[in-house]
Amino acid sequence: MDDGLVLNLALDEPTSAGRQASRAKKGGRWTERAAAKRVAKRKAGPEASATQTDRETTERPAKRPRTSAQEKDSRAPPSAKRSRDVELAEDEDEGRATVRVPRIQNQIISSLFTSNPKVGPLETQGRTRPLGRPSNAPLADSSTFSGLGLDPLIIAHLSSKMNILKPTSIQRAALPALLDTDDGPPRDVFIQSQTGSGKTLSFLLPIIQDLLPLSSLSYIDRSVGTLAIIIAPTRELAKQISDVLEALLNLRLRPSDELPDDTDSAPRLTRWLVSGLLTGGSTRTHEKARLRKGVPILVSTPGRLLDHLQNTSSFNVGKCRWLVLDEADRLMELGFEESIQGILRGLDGRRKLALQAVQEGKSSEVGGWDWERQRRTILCSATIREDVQKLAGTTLKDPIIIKATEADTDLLSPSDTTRGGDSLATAGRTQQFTPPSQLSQKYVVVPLKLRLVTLVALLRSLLSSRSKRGMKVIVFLSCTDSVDFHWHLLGGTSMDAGADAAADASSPSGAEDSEGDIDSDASTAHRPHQIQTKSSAGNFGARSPLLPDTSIFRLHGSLPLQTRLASLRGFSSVPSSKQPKANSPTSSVLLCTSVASRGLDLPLVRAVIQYDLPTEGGATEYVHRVGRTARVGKGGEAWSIIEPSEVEWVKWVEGKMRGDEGTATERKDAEERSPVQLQAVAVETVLRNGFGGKGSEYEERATDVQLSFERWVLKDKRNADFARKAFRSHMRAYATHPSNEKHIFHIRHLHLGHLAKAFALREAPTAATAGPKAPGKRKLSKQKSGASVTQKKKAFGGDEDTDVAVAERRMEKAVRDQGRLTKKGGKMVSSGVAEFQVAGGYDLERLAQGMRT
Ligand SMILES: Nc1ncnc2c1ncn2[C@@H]1O[C@H](COP(=O)(O)OP(=O)(O)OP(=O)(O)O)[C@@H](O)[C@H]1O
Repeated sequence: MDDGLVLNLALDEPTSAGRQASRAKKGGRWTERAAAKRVAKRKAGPEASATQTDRETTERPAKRPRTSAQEKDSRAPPSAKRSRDVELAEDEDEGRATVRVPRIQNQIISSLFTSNPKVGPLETQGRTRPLGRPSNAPLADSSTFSGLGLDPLIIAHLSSKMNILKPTSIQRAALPALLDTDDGPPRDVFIQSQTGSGKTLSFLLPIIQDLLPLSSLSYIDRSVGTLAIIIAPTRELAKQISDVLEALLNLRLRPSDELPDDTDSAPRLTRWLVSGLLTGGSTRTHEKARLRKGVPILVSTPGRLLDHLQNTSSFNVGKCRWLVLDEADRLMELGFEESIQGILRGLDGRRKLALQAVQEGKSSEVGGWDWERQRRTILCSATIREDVQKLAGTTLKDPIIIKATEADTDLLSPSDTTRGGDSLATAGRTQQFTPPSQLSQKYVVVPLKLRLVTLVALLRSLLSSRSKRGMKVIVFLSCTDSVDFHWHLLGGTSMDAGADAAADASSPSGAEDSEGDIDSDASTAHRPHQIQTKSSAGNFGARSPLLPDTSIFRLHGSLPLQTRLASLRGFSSVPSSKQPKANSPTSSVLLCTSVASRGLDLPLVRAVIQYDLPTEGGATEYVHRVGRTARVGKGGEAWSIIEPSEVEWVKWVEGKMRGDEGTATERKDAEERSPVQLQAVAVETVLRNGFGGKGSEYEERATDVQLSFERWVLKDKRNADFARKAFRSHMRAYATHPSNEKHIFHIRHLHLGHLAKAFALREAPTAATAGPKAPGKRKLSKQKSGASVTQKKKAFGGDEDTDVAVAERRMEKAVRDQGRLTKKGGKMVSSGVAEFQVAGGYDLERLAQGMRT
């Protein structure tokens, strides 16, 4: 099937000087040719030299002998063909994407496939284990929600409105413990389970079941105040929990068999059970007004909740019965420990005051409230790390520990839970945090220069698979600047010189967005392949001719909340209908930072690509990220792109996931017990699948795609700024890998020139450009950064839960610490420079540090 895209790529018209330079010397050694070019350039003057630099690659010349086809191309007369057609098509037989590129003539051949470090033999061949049965799926045995004690009304609602019929293993383990109120006073609970196993319902269902009977109290209405609070670390997560809660609260008064035909007219059982969301997305005044009216179930981020506890006198929270801390390990990572302690103090203080007022008869509260009943706290976490144990120690009293990982599922009976304070530490020592067993985990070792084209190839092959309709892929990148750059790059590269020119004319620098808001001005509508506005993608999606029928979205913490939510909505809602209109996207890609790694439940994500491995959180973060796919028993693929110097990471992450930190025998045992394995795929295979063609034709096609990216960077200063900023921020992020990962990830191992290619740059931004700026520029940048802080504050509603700001602070500290750690006697200590590295490690270190602005 043809994509229907024929793209004209025109090469820059060589100047006469350039032609002289290229004609000056043909054949022979590259050093002789380069010397001849230099002479010709000097003769032609500075203007020609600048033009020529644009077209030259900054790579070291190829050591590999040229192919005959390349020789022929480079010998072609300059007047021959200056443009070529590139067809993006799909190979119908094989169901994979193909880029058809006719012979490229008169082109300076990029050295994309030369001077790359050797990639060793692929270890996985022949020892790939079959995937396990789904470990987070609804149970196939005789377990039922009814058997777990759930109210028939809720069960009916789950099956008829939410298509949830059977419990998952964590729900089977958690519901009896949380629904059971006969067995003494309610106990606090610690829940740990795999990604995508349905943890949210395991705490929401008991809360609703507990509050439902209050509906029969004659005086009950929302002015009763807040009875349950759920705290989530990010706004997206809070919004998601709030959405599930809303869906559950649509319960009706009577069971469905008693309802009249017109069910919509039946009164809602939960009319008074209003839910509310506090994330700093709206003004404080607005939030205060809602709180004054009463919000029985509240979902919030920590900072905003603390703020209202401290400053909103009408926040009626004295009767709060439930407190849930979701994603506790993330809450700790983002530095919310103090806020949570403040929240606990606030809740206790308000409860005391409310009770005192009732006792002194000063309150207008109606009597009959069970003040004896203590607040119950639930803490959900993926891991039982030390910091989580610490949080549990200060927030939970004698908790019940409920685990339902794959291994535990077989071992635990439905009510098999652990009791006692000590057991949390024991559980922490023995816990494993593994991805769902049905997830297919793969990795590709990719030389730095090939990263960008490999990403495109991988996306193309995933999106072109037979079942591509509704295909959703998440790509994780190291930092916000890299997300922005790749999003603009994919959305902006037209591979059509004519279109580029038109876009140039209509797109003055900065015409688009500064903080992620898409320019929906009609003047941009004619720009082919440029950012599509709300009309086509229905939201904030970009389109690229390289990824046909696909909308590309981005998500990171520096985008305004509305943009972030719109991106998530857009990504999730493609395709918008079962019969999408011609030209409307059928697949979607989300480029994001780790902000999307935790808890987000985006429907039907088929694959997760970790283009950059996590710089924080190690194996745990890896598992969270891959957990965005293969949810509730569905299949999924996880791809990790690793650099040749990072190969050791594979064994490292496999070991961490198995929890085999001990002796060789213990490790072997752990491997037998829990076989976690990443399967290697050769980069050539990915490129061939993505770009198609016979033999090594994919190399030419990949080169062509790379050139179009580089051309996009060159054509506009703003584009070049995006690329350079992304390069620098990526380096800065890379430098923040913790010291126990430095043997794998160290900026000294990176070849700057090769890394530049991965950002479509022909040369690495120099340390000088990253250093002190000219006075005028400095002022500008100061103003900018001031504005960005204000913007951030505004975007986050003054809330302190700016995970980005926190992460940035930590990142800077880590870079500083790293500088200290690696210095010995005033000199940086080499950590083993790879054989392919040209630049010295010290320069890289300085560059990374110099880039801290
Ligand atoms: N019993 C069930 N049967 C079918 N689907 C379910 C069931 N329970 C939950 N789900 C669905 O599974 C998806 C994942 O649930 P949820 O987000 O609660 O998982 P999670 O364990 O919190 O994942 P993570 O650790 O990634 O946050 C949701 O779309 C939810 O509606």
